[in-house]
Amino acid sequence: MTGPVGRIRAAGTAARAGFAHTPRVFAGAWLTALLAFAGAGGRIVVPLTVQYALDHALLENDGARDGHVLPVAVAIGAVAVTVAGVSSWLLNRRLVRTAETALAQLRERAFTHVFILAPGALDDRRRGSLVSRVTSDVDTVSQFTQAGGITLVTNLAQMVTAASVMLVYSWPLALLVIAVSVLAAVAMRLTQRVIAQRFGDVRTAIAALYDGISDMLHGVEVARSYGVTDRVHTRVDHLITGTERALLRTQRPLSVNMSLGEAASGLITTTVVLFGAAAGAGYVGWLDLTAGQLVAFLFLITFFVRPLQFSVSILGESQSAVAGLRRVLALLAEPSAVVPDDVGVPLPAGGIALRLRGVEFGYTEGTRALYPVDLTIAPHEHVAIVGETGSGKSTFAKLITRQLVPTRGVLEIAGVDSRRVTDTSLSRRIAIVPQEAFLFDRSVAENIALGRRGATRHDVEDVLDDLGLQGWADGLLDGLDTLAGSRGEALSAGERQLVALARTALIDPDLLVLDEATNGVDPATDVRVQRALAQLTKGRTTVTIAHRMITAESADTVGLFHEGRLVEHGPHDALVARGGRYAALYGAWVAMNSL
Ligand SMILES: Nc1ncnc2c1ncn2[C@@H]1O[C@H](COP(=O)(O)OP(=O)(O)OP(=O)(O)O)[C@@H](O)[C@H]1O
Repeated sequence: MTGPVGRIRAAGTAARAGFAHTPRVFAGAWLTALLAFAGAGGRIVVPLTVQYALDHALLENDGARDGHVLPVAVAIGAVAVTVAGVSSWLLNRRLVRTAETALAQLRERAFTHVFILAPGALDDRRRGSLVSRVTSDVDTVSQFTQAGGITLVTNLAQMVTAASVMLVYSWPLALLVIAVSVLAAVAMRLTQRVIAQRFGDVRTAIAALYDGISDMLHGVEVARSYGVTDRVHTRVDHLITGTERALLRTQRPLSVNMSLGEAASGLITTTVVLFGAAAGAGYVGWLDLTAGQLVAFLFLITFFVRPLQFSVSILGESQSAVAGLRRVLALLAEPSAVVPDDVGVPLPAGGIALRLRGVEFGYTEGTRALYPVDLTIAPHEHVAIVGETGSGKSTFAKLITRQLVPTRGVLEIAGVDSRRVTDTSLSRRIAIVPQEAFLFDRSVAENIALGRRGATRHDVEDVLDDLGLQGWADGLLDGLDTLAGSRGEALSAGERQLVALARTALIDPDLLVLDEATNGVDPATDVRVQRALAQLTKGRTTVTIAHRMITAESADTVGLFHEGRLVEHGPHDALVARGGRYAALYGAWVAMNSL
């Protein structure tokens, strides 16, 4: 869509889509319009009373002067000013409230929508830009409405009223004023094409800055430990300078825009005064205005031209708000990855079997992280998945927990196509224990209780008892009330794992996917972790991404991934006896441990 009309239409489309998400915005629209016209009408009565006073009192010769004219004009003017003031105040209050309620609603929807996006949409790279959509993008819309967007309503009402009265005074002069104003407005709109483009660049630069800062904050410790903070700084500095430059580039077209408005206003006023003077001297036959009417007309020009200029420049700034609004709407338009209960199929009760037939996966079009995998895992079987880094183990784990869906092939969970399993079923029957458990900044008890909706303190204690972890919990500084700190950083890595295991036990899943931690924990904690794991995996289908051969040794079967392919699968002993890739890996481990 090109040209000013196309752009206004695009802005209208964005606004309409925004309104669809914020239906409350139109509540009582009639009252808003009434207040807008009452305000505009009140203001426009003032020049009319001035004209009345000038023509019927001040400029009349003494004989024709009516003593009531002035007091009547002053009284009407006072009432009109009061009506205008009160209406404007009520209107502004109403508009600000409506706009802010609508924006809060939009922010809420955007935030809620984040929860139903596909897990892949929430990777670290995108987290920063999601934050910017829910925060700064909505803020730009809010700033726009606060800075004048809402006065568009008032301005429009005032322009319509002023133009109507001007047409009554002198339609040819009024048409001249309207024509020049419209030409100036069109010129201003043209400069706004540049403004819009540059505000688009600003939004992109700000989103990149958010991404960069979010990335940096995640990696601040790592950068510090490697002594490369200057490199991280340079990257963020570069993004900050980029944002500054993008913002400065909006200033020139904005100034041109304002100057155009000033020039047009001066031109119109001068032209009308010249015509008025010429008419007074008898040079312009078609113009018949009294002195009072000419003065009133000049007032009306201001009432028409100023709001027009203001509206056009506000429309220019609206580009930033429209860009922000579009980005929020784009987020809301992202498809939901949730399979609701009324559409999907729940997992049947009992142990969970997995069946993969020709399952492939690629993170991007044309690439493949996993080549066709055929594998069957029986209910209650414990499978250890091994392989070098980047061989596809995590991708496999994400597929069987439906964090990813196969690009090709069929993956059945308990006989149901993974794409059709309901989210409720997935969260109740399948649990994943990642290498690094995420803990919220709450107590240990609360973090564990997250495993099951409505879990009580008693349930938490029972689960810790089952896993043999009650003694450990009692030994914490404040027992179960110990605070985990931001992202669980007030606990050690081993303690975070124990909390994660207890949380998982509370879910009581039928399929357990464990990503074995690679960072070492002290021997005492390791014994606790292993004991809790043995208890946790009992009677459940378990898939462990094993980083320790001892885990593979004790599993029912082992699957070995190599460069995205499942190259070997079977019981540990059989694979060792076969003398293939797994046997070599195991042999190397045994040799290293016997040193
Ligand atoms: N989000 C992603 N986007 C693009 N490619 C990815 C993504 N995640 C993983 N990959 C690629 O897919 C391949 C398999 O990665 P995967 O994480 O499954 O390996 P892995 O065996 O689990 O490795 P590790 O043991 O190091 O965790 C790798 O080549 C990796 O670079």
